[in-house]
Amino acid sequence: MNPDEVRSLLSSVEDPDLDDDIVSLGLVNAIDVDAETIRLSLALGAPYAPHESQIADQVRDALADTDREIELTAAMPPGLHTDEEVLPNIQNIIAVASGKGGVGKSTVSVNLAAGLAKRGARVGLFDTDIYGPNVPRMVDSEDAPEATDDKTLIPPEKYGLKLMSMDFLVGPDDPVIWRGPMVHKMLTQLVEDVEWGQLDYLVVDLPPGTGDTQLTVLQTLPLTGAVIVTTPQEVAIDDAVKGLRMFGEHETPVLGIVENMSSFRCPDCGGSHDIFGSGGGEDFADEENLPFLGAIPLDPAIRAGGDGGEPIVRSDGETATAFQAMTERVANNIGIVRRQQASTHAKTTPEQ
Ligand SMILES: Nc1ncnc2c1ncn2[C@@H]1O[C@H](COP(=O)(O)OP(=O)(O)OP(=O)(O)O)[C@@H](O)[C@H]1O
Repeated sequence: MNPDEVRSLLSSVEDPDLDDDIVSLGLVNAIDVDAETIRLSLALGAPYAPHESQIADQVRDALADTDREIELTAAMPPGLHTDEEVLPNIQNIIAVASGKGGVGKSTVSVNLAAGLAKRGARVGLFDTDIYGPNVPRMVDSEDAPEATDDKTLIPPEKYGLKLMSMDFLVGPDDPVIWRGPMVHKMLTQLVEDVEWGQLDYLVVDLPPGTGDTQLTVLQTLPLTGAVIVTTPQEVAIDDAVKGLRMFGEHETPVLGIVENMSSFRCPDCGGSHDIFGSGGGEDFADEENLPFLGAIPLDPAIRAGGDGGEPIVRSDGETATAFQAMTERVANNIGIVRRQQASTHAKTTPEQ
């Protein structure tokens, strides 16, 4: 058995999203074969994404008859990123944004982060909302970050998430009246001086709207993609369009649209009521040709969970399932972005 034979077997493995097999796409970085083992490096970039696990399973199936141990590693091809990259130990940075305040952006950020951690990923959650940080409350974390001797910050952990929030630095009740340059300085410091360690995903909760902080984040962080949260009403959707344009201008891939507060399942009558209308988020996603990431019901347990500290995705039930499904779609879409990048890189870089 030689690497070419392995390559030929792998060409039966179709990528579930990119419409070709993994060999033609250039997603096989390296093959090493000896008497007992086949070691493969695949260009997979979204740890714990269902579609990437599926690719790994198909690879094992394709090589099952070789009678060798299969060792898989996932890595983006060297050369895809530069050495001086910001936050090199963080594989994927996801911004969660909304055009309008109060639509549930922080709720989605917290449950997305907790949902990814529940799947097994190493996750950080970064609340950049200077004017109304609420992530610490939502995960019930009162621990402040620890400062080390060389003045870096160790983020506190809760539910397996590493947390960072402006709240930790300014105190929850301090009024914050900062101007743009100050916001920029603070954010840069928070990015550079925090010891995140190795992370699969960093979820960044942006403040609502399209102002200074959002721009700074877009300019400072190498975002993998953005999730846009809206409620079904037209006003919220009009504002979401502005958010969308902002990411477009910075060439940040939009991973999709989440419709929050979609319908209300009445605990008394058992009926479903569309308080803010319904389907607006999905229609919007269709019109903009973007993935729809799911509808999250209006559920009093979300508020109770949010205010009491435990993200609802960690429990069971319809709403938790909706958040889990959303998390899986986000992870799958990150996988598409990363594999697409790797494939383009492989096809445009001559073999060494
Ligand atoms: N689907 C939902 N069902 C019930 N309550 C919800 C839902 N989504 C969010 N909430 C509640 O609505 C309030 C606002 O949500 P959240 O803080 O997540 O919004 P936001 O868009 O981040 O707000 P801000 O503009 O302040 O950043 C919170 O009390 C939250 O618990």
